[in-house]
Amino acid sequence: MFSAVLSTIHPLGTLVSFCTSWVAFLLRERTFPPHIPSALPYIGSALSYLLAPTAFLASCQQRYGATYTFLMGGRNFVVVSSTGAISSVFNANSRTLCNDLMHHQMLEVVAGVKKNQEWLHQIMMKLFPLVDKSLSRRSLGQITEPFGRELFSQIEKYRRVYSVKAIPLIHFIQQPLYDATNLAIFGSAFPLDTFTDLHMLDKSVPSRFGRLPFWSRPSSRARQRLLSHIEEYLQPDKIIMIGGEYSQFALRFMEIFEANDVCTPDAARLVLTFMWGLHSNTMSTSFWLFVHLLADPEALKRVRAEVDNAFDAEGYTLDSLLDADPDELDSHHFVLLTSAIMETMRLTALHAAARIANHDFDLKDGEGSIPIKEGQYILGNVHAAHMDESNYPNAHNFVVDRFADQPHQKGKLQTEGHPFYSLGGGRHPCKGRWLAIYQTKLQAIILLRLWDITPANGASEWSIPKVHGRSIGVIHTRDEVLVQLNPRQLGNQL
Ligand code: HEM
Repeated sequence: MFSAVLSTIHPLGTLVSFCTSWVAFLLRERTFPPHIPSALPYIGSALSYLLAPTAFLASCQQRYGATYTFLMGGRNFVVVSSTGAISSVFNANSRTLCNDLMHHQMLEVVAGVKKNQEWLHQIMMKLFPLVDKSLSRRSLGQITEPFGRELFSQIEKYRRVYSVKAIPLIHFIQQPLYDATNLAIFGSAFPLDTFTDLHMLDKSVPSRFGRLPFWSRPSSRARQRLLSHIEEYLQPDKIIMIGGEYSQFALRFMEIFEANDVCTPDAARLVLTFMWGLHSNTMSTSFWLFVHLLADPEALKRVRAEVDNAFDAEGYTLDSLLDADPDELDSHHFVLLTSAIMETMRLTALHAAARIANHDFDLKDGEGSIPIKEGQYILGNVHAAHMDESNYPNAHNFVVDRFADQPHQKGKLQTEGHPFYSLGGGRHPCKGRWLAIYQTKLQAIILLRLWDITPANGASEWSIPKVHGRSIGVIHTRDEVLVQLNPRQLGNQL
């Protein structure tokens, strides 16, 4: 009897399982990518996303896989997290996937542009070829000439306070970088003492992007002060009275403003937006590089040994480094340090700018494809790809030599061959990538050679600061990290 029942169940079971697979397949066809359900018709998942973007995307991925859609404020987002799909997003041309949204958001969030946004966006696009050309590997050396000396002199100012008090790491790392970069890019006419305001504005950017209520007054005031400093800087008559010079790069910017009849307040808003893009990610990378090195004494020891070796055995001197062209620092003598910088970028990048699809198409994803509909927004979840253990074993940890495994090739990013998206890619590589790597590297060399940095108040353990849940683009933190600075005893061996 039992075997008779079994013999009927078996073919029945096969049929049921066959039908179920077909239904699943057909449903998948209809619902791929799967949609994140939400009870709120227009708002959709906006609150969950805006309150904690990275955590929200991670939990969706866990439930629905690497590709899914969600609704946010009437916009339909398709999130892609595999390396194949993210590469396709960066490779797509702007007629298919347009990333104007990011530029508009930057103008609004950073510089407070509400009126004339489209027109200012067009002027911004006219500045891009100049940025592209001036910051290319070949031309960069002309721009960075004053950078090294200024960076060094800004860092040296901390000698006055080092033994007296604990110092916030963010300031020690970011302020010298900020001032030296401004001198190189904008010239000595650019106002000093603006770091605190830019830092304040930068800290508010995740909340501003999220458009959720927050105490915005201090950062709005900081933005206003920055804009009035920049407006003053953009008036050559005033600068002649105060003294100071414009860089060639700044003069070209100003020519573009003049040729397009951009009034000074609008020009200041464009400069502020550019300035934020110039500083924000680089300052963050530099800060997190030191956080990771200080939290990993073995890694710190190895990177410092490489830097010391460059001085003690390879004939580098402080003078030669401060005057070095970025190309000279692209050297096999700093392979481990460069790997540490790229590893920091891998860990800190969150996602690419959302792009809007201008027509229906299939986005290539490895061997398969993802159907995209006109009007959908595509979000490349770079963080997910960088945290995927099959791409990066031990992915959540800082592995100092992760990108030091291949022979050094001048002019190539050390991440070549790895699925690395922190600096964009394809048709959309970051225009400031060579500048960012050079700045971070030179600063790290100076600091590692000249200073010992330890946790303040004698703490022996170093803890990684908490990541701000609303970070976008790259990770932010709200934690102050206090450090004690001690000059290294090097005798005359500089
Ligand atoms: C560590 C520092 C930096 C990181 C991690 C970084 C990251 C990126 C990424 C991921 C993109 C592509 C965005 C996308 O298409 O979705 C990008 C584009 C860009 N970056 Fe950077 N960046 C850095 C430094 C800089 C610097 C110093 C500049 C100098 C001005 C700069 C200027 C630009 C510009 C102009 C674009 C192109 C925007 C566009 O085509 O729409 N970046 N960057």
